Amino acid sequence: MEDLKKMSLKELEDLCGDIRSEIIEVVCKNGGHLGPNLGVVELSTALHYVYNSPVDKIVWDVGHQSYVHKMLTGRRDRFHTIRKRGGLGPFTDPNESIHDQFISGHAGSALSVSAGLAAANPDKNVAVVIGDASFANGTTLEALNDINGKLKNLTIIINDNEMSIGENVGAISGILNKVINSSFYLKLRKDLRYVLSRYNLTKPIVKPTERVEQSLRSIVTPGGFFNILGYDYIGPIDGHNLEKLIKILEENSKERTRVIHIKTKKGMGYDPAEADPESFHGIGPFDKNTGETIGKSQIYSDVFGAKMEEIFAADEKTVALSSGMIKGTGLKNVWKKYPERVHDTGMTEGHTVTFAAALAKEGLKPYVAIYSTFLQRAYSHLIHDVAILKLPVRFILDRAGVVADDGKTHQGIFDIAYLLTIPDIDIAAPTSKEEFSKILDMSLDIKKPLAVRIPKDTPLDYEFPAYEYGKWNKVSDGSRYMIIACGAMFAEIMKIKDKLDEKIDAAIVSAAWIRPFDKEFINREFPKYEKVLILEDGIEKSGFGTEILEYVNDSDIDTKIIRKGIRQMFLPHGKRSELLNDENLTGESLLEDILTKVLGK
Ligand SMILES: Cc1ncc(C[n+]2csc(CCOP(=O)(O)OP(=O)(O)O)c2C)c(N)n1
Ligand SMILES: CC(=O)[C@@H](O)[C@H](O)COP(=O)(O)O
Ligand SMILES: [Mg+2]
Repeated sequence: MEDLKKMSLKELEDLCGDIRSEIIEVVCKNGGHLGPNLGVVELSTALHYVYNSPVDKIVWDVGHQSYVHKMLTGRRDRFHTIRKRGGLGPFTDPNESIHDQFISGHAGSALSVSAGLAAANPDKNVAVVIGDASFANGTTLEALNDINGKLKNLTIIINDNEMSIGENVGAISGILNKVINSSFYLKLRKDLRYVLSRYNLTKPIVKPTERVEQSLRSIVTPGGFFNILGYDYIGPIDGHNLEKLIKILEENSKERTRVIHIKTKKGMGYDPAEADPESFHGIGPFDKNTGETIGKSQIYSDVFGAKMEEIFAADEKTVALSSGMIKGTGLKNVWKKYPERVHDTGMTEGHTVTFAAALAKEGLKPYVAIYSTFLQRAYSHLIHDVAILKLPVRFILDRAGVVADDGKTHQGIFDIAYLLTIPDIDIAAPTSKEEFSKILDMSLDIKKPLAVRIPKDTPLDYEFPAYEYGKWNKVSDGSRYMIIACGAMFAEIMKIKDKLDEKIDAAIVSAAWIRPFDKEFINREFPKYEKVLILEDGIEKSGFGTEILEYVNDSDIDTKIIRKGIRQMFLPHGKRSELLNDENLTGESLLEDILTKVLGK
């Protein structure tokens, strides 16, 4: 581990240069959050120079910008393994290092975490780094309100690069950017004093004048905003000036919680990332010389985006909502074309869901494009504001099932289970590109909530003879066994179908509908088979298979139901194929496991 305290400023600056090159070198091979990390090289170095981690505690919101922190805390030699299976994780995790104070991945939790750490350790310093977009998250704002400047050992650093993944949105980012240069502010103040003195009012109304000045500050500066909330505010500071950062961090008034507002550049030091920070926020492997990504293919989100363009053109009541994930969910072109009908609410999942519910109540047709993992943040809103009133909100649950690279916090494996517990929400998991498109057509005129879960994967091209709401499709016959493949599992079963046919006499069924599931099909077909295996890419416990098992158990059908999904655990990071393989859900491992489960071998 580097002993930063022994280094001169020049040596520290050289270290920053080396770290930058190393990050680019590794991320161009592994993929990762390049832009956010290049932006915090100096900040991370200054923090580790000033603070004595892990005694002092450094906390990162989202944690996608913690690569430099990892390199400076004994993990530099393993940095080349980042995001690889068994390698360093994508975000912070106390199981990976004692320097990682908490789990991270979802925005907004870091300030609450830091409040807890600071309150529990009044004699220790706590520093938390929060991005300008994450700062507007509801949980951050709740913590800001609660802390109220009272935690003297807490320093809040706002890393303001004026970007979320894409353009930052909303009033808080507006306040952060309302940084007046002092000459503008001083002139306003001089003018005010001049007007008052002209009318000989300065003396009798000194207090009111001060108040007017204060209000003026609060209107035009982020400093005023934080002062009113009870915090000391310092900034804005050039976040790439190492010397200055160290100096500011070393000063510690200990009067109130400090907010240090720093300005950084996403992608700093790598031209393609500086030029296109949105693409380089989180990127797959790319050519270091040109910045061009390698091996990109169409995914379900692209199909969604293209279909929404059609749907928006055909029906002017359709609207779309995204919590800061316009590009990732495929909505970029629709947003450009129909800016007034696509709402980017920032990272505000709870608000987004309730906002959509009200739009639906008023007769609009909302599509909430949201990652499966982030909908967890809005679970109560889903029940309270959408399901109870049965409002026809369409949820496009992207990154459903097994998610590559982002690890435990980003897996979309709980949604079937958590949605099935809520009454009145229908759930679809298209098994092919064509079927997804047809389900989106059907979604236009629904009368109740519908969640459509799609993986981050290339969709299978497969046409079924018919598409009906709530109906499954049998694609091949068998006599003893039947395999029901839900959503993304249909593509996996089709990849091994020939080998499977050589070993086992099983009918194959594509099941895109989880709720309503195809009762008519079950009643008609299941009694013909000895065993039916239900395949899904969500947790096995309380999932689709369990739902079918319960139905069959409560009926007169004697067929044995076998469930096969993901173990109830937090899946780590790795490639999608590696993780599916670990769960025996792809290729040879799937084949072997089916044979074992069905034939009992
Ligand atoms: C609750 C939640 N919603 C959405 C995301 C997806 N997401 C990850 S980083 C990010 C943007 C973060 O912007 P900012 O906080 O300004 O940090 P920066 O990347 O600019 O450093 C988003 C939308 C998330 N991680 N958590
Ligand atoms: C940190 C975070 O939550 C996002 O940046 C996420 O990693 C994006 O995932 P995709 O790259 O799949 O859009
Ligand atoms: Mg930002």
